[in-house]
Amino acid sequence: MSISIQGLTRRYGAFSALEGVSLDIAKGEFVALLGPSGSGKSTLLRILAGLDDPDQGSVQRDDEDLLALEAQHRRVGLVFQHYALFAHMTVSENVAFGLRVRPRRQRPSRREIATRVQELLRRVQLEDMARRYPAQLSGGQRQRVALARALAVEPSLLLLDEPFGALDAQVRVTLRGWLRELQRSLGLTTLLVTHDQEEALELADRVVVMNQGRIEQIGTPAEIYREPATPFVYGFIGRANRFDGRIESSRLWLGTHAVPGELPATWAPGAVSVWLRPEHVTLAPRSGTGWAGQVVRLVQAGSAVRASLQLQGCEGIEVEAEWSADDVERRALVSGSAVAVQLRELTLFHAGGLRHVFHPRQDDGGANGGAVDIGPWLHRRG
Ligand SMILES: Nc1ncnc2c1ncn2[C@@H]1O[C@H](COP(=O)(O)OP(=O)(O)OP(=O)(O)O)[C@@H](O)[C@H]1O
Repeated sequence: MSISIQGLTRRYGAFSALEGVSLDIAKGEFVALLGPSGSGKSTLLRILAGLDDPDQGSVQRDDEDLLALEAQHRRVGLVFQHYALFAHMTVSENVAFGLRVRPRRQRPSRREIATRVQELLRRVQLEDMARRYPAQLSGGQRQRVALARALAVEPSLLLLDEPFGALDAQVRVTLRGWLRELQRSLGLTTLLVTHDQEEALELADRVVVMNQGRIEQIGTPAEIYREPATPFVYGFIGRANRFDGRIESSRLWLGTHAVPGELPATWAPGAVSVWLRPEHVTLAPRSGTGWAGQVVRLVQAGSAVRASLQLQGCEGIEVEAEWSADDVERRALVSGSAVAVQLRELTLFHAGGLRHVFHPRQDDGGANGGAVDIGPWLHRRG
């Protein structure tokens, strides 16, 4: 079933926990809500589950007004970070709970419940643990029981609030793959709240980035990472460098350097915030090209190396780059080494929400193999 959320607002006094949130979720879609603490993610989930009411807005499930239904009639499966399993019930009793408490006329027979529970435990790969109590399970196993319990009532919407938040990193990664497969095979419309960007980008068909009760951007994981719509999204997702830049005399200035390239003709002179991913700061392939700088620090991060740099003319700012460990070794780079880098793609945000992806002009006839070399066109000011 598809879900259409329109203009949801939830206020506490003068404070808006949610402000005019609209979102359509297609049948079978997996959507992740991502945002900093306090951005309104759980508030949205709680309203959908019927645990809270909005001040304004509507939620349609297909043609049905979801908000008009009592929580127990919404057919919504809910899993929280802290597994609220019943400690005195076995795994199968926990999973059967939602079916056992149904009114007599809607309750399946004992046999049907037993079959359904068995099937669900098979799905979450816990058939062998049916008779155990929650205290006899690992954290990851408990979360799988919680999920089986949520699925028992055949929800038309699955709501997951940091379901793996309390688990260690390795278990999280394993459960992630498992959840994705389960969600796909059942075709469940799912909304996941998470702090963990990797989790959101890996699991979801679309990601909703929230900030201060509002939606900043909705997009596929690739869109959110590659085409952030706002400075907030750029800085929140992945690693990012930020400069205070200026547009002056139809040029982009970073510190005391002008960077050549096409600016939108309509952009007025003034301040721009300039954003740059570490992977877009590459080592210049030939000596005599690139933007001169100095390595401040190198940190090994798996097969990559994170380098902090200072660039000539931008001394007040440390720029973070990401290079392969092989490149760093081949060039014998250490803290203090002189380097030359190329910036490949800068995203500019101008007043009034204008955005422009800026590719510094390349002017070496392609000798750099397509790399952007801004060194020769950096103009000293004054
Ligand atoms: N009952 C309440 N009374 C007052 N303010 C509240 C209440 N419930 C939530 N809030 C506020 O609403 C805002 C949104 O809270 P919410 O729990 O939705 O955030 P969140 O994005 O889920 O955060 P987290 O990731 O930390 O769980 C927060 O600033 C929170 O303090």
